[in-house]
Amino acid sequence: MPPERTTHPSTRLAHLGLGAFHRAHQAWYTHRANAAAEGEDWGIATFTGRRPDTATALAAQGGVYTLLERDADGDRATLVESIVAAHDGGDAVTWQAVLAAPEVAVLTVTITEAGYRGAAPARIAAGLAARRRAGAGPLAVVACDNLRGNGRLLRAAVLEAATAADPEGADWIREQVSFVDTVVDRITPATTDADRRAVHALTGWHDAMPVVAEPFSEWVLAGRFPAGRPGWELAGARFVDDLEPFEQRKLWLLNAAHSLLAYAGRLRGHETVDAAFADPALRDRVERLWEEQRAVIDLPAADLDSAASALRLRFANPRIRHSLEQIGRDGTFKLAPRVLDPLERRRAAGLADGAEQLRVLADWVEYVRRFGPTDAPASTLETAPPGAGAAMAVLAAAAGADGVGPPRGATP
Ligand SMILES: NC(=O)c1ccc[n+]([C@@H]2O[C@H](COP(=O)([O-])OP(=O)(O)OC[C@H]3O[C@@H](n4cnc5c(N)ncnc54)[C@H](O)[C@@H]3O)[C@@H](O)[C@H]2O)c1
Ligand SMILES: O=P(O)(O)OC[C@@H](O)[C@@H](O)[C@H](O)[C@H](O)CO
Repeated sequence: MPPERTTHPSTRLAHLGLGAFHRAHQAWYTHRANAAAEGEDWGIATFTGRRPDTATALAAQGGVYTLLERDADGDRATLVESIVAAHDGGDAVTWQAVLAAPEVAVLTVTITEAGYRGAAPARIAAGLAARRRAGAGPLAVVACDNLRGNGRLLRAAVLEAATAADPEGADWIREQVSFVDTVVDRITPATTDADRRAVHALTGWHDAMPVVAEPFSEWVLAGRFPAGRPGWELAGARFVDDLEPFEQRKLWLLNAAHSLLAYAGRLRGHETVDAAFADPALRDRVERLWEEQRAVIDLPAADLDSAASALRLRFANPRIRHSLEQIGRDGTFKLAPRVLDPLERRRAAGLADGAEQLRVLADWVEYVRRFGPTDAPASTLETAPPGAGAAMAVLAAAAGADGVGPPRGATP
């Protein structure tokens, strides 16, 4: 039996993309914000992005689950109570009913980088059309995927889908819906059976849906919340006017290094981030990549030094078994914001292309040739010549190919 809930928040948030990260991040911030302030009462109706299984399993235990914060020395378990309903994202009737409820003020989204080009934007547009028909008022949509200008990218994709369905509906979205850009950070690997056993040993509960994450967490947000929001700042979130330096720091240091470790690491036989980062040759390469990338990040050197120091410890955490295979998926949608963007910024600043930047792109080509593509545009790399050139061609062709705009920073 799941533990008894101590709180029963009402449904005032919706989420699309019920995965590990949503449970380790947005749901945890909401849980802590509710706990930190008297009268805070924000519950989440969460929807899966593609398959129903996660929703079925979470609903079977009343939405509660264990977050295991795992550092190098041990585990700390928290029962997270902010999710009040979990639904199959394919259930269009419930999806539209939740978004049409006036009490629902915010929709958060984690649909992966590739998801911005799939069916999810049309699903969001359909939910917003239901809200408009119900006269339920404005809403904030908060994009939480690893993309620069994620809110602006999502807005463009949703508006494109809405315009195709009903131009008046698109006008309503322009007037009533705010798309919030965010930087999200918390290393959250896919949960394993060993993690479930660890949760049982620690709590005595057979939790089918625990999630394991590092203790570190960051959420920086820029945008309006026209219908209100939880007091996420009470849980450590920051609200800023200019997100760009935070995006650069996160994507160009952490995520770019992750991609390097994923492609070069698996090619050298490693399976997890900590193992790849313990390989001296790869660690040197990460340090050199950071030097190339940080040269074009708009933050003081001291901030970048402390971010890099923290990353060295975070990547080395031997108890977070973060799969390189998971990180290496969908390179077409990840490498532009992580590596091509800063490479272009170096060019704009009159600097030479970084040797490590080019090498990560070349590694991706080699990786696809060895392990096969995980996204459609990358399939051309299977027969491409070695080197960064073919990678750059794939990234350039994918940029804007679907009218949504480049997969990295977009214009408003
Ligand atoms: N895991 C992390 O460490 C982490 C950290 C920061 C940000 N993120 C962001 O969160 C995203 C999800 O990560 P996760 O760990 O929760 O993964 P996950 O595999 O546990 O869950 C992914 C969720 O996204 C949905 N989804 C997948 N592809 C989709 C698509 N094409 N369209 C719509 N929905 C889709 C899935 O159905 C699922 O609900 C990442 O892609 C990334 O952008 C993850
Ligand atoms: O989640 P993805 O697939 O965008 O990328 C894999 C990792 O690089 C990423 O999840 C990081 O762990 C995360 O961004 C840390 O905050």
